[in-house]
Amino acid sequence: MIELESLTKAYDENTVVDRVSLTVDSGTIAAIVGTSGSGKTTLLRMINRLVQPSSGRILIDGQDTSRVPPHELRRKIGYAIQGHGLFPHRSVARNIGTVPGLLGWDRARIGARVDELLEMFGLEPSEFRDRMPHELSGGQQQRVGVARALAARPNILLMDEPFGALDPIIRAKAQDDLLAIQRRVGTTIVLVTHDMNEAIALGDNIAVMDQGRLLQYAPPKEIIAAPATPFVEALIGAEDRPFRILALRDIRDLVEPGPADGPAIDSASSARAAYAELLWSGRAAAPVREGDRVIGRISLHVLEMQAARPT
Ligand SMILES: Nc1ncnc2c1ncn2[C@@H]1O[C@H](COP(=O)(O)OP(=O)(O)OP(=O)(O)O)[C@@H](O)[C@H]1O
Repeated sequence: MIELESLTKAYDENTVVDRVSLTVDSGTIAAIVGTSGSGKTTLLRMINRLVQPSSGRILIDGQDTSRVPPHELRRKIGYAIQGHGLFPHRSVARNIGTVPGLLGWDRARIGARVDELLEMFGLEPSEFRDRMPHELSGGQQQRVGVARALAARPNILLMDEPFGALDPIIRAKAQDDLLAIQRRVGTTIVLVTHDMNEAIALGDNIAVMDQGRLLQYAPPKEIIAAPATPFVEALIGAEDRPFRILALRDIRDLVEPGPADGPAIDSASSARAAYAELLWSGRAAAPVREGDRVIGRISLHVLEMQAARPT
């Protein structure tokens, strides 16, 4: 668990993070969103003390981090940034093995961990282990960057616009991979993004920042349904609210019995994707499949009920 207590950072007269308090429960993802210059990166970097707080406290599992030497803190906390930050003259394996090496793991253990992570991220170890960063695509570099941050099995992972440089398709895949790995391993993640869609897709809770202040900290559904201020509402985009709500859930538990015509939709599809498909194909309902089996149908009517303001 990470607890920020009235965390503040000022540069001379300029307060860039202003008395921010929030708690990130173990095994959850907090997404920090806000406009440029709102203090997101500064807030994140105070957690691993790349930036020294001016006042306030950070507790990790109840321990005040100001009592832990910064280098020790940084080995315990994974950190992944936009543009991946890989060491250009080190192979993929050496990049990923950096922190385990600093922690004194033996070579065999590091090698096994590198291969395990490469596999987890869909990069065949025999093919990618010895490549240099410039021999990878942008998306592959990004995955290696996140793999490196996870190498020493940190309980906490800080991510600063980790997928910012990726195209939309690779980005969606990277988000899915991260979520799957996070759910499996149970890492606590604090992620900075300026993309509300990304925050909604990944965050168990979303922290909205403006001019150094925390305006709202709540689950995506609550942020969408009850934005705390006009700024939060503007950031969400009021006209997109129904679609954002639909994007939050898959259709599996919205399936009704009965037949429908046309190609089937996968039960793991988001309600938003199913709604788009029905509108696009001009159907009032479509069959839903799980694997090869049709399990029922999804209707426009049911989806429209879901898109309404939560009560
Ligand atoms: N070392 C520094 N010295 C002085 N001012 C700084 C320093 N680092 C950041 N700032 C200022 O603090 C403010 C917040 O910066 P920060 O990088 O935290 O914002 P951000 O929300 O992450 O922005 P972006 O989305 O553009 O990355 C900015 O106005 C920035 O100019």
